[in-house]
Amino acid sequence: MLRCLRVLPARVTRNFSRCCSNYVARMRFINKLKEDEGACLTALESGNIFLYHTLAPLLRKTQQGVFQLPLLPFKDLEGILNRLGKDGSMVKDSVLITCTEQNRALFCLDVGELDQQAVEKECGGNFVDLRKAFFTLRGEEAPLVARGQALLRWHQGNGFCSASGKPTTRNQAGSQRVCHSNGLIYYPKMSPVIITLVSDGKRCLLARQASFPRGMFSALAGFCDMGETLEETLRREVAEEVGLEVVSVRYSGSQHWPFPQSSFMVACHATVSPGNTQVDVDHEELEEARWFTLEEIRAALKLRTPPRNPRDQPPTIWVPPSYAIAHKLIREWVDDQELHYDGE
Ligand SMILES: NC(=O)c1ccc[n+]([C@@H]2O[C@H](COP(=O)([O-])OP(=O)(O)OC[C@H]3O[C@@H](n4cnc5c(N)ncnc54)[C@H](O)[C@@H]3O)[C@@H](O)[C@H]2O)c1
Ligand SMILES: [Mg+2]
Repeated sequence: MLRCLRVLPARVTRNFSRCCSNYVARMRFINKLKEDEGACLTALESGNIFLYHTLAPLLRKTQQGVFQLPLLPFKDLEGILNRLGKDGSMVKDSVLITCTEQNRALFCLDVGELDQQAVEKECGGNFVDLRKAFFTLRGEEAPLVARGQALLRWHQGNGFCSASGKPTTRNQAGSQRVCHSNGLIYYPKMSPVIITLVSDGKRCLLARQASFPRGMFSALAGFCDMGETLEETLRREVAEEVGLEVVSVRYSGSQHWPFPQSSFMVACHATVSPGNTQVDVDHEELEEARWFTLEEIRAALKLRTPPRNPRDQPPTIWVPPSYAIAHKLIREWVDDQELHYDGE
């Protein structure tokens, strides 16, 4: 992540201040925490922890009405757990997320075995659905909350070795699990997905699945098959879903997408030749796919929130919000078109 993390209240520990004064040192420090159990425990004891309850993150609303991710120091969380009748050492089950620019390690913990309302009262916040948290939090906190949930979900689903059936054990950082009966090591997984905005030079192609909210159209997306390159996935998905053959591909960016499970979204622009634009939709996958003009896309981008789409009227077209990489692709396409027309 190139963008800086928000400045968090810092009690910079003396040990870390010298070695983590810049990005390279910080990344090496995080890597050390994944490998050194003692160092990770020390970092946890001077670090901050954010909470989930059965994978729903805890948010707190400030007096200004802004939602934040409350960060609890190790000792405070230990005290809260003790007051709720739990062994405070449960804090040690926290999973490493990152290290802030103030050299403070950041962890997360799922307290799903505790009474939800009692924790909310103690912490002065509410556990909310991840989707709501992702929409509500400010930019830099949203990826953190998604990453935390993805890691906790992975641990919850990988407690047993799929080869031996025996329990697996996690390391202190929570960056891997091991089956001691056969030595197999498991690492957290994301499924690679290609997402592509297809253009014919003047128009772009958007599609919707039947499960999308009414009126919402997005770029084409699809999971990579085993052994495929990203380019092969892109060509195949476009052919399968809309019956078109792509002639060029340009990389745009990537994003971890936590819904419904961890996907690694790789976003690309693609073109088809102007003579090959007849869409043939696979209705098993998509409800609709069609070409949109620059004016139509500009109008869709102007809608900041999903429009009210009464059932008895044709829906207003809208596109995914700014935190979705589909939005970035669509905005880039508009910028490219405007540049192109300005130059003509
Ligand atoms: N962030 C964004 O802007 C954005 C936009 C669009 C889609 N997405 C995400 O992209 C993902 C893929 O899109 P899609 O649904 O069109 O994919 P898709 O076209 O590959 O169709 C989904 C189907 O693929 C199969 N599949 C193959 N490998 C799979 C795997 N590893 N996990 C789950 N299913 C697998 C399943 O049968 C599933 O029903 C979705 O999870 C969606 O949430 C994100
Ligand atoms: Mg798809």
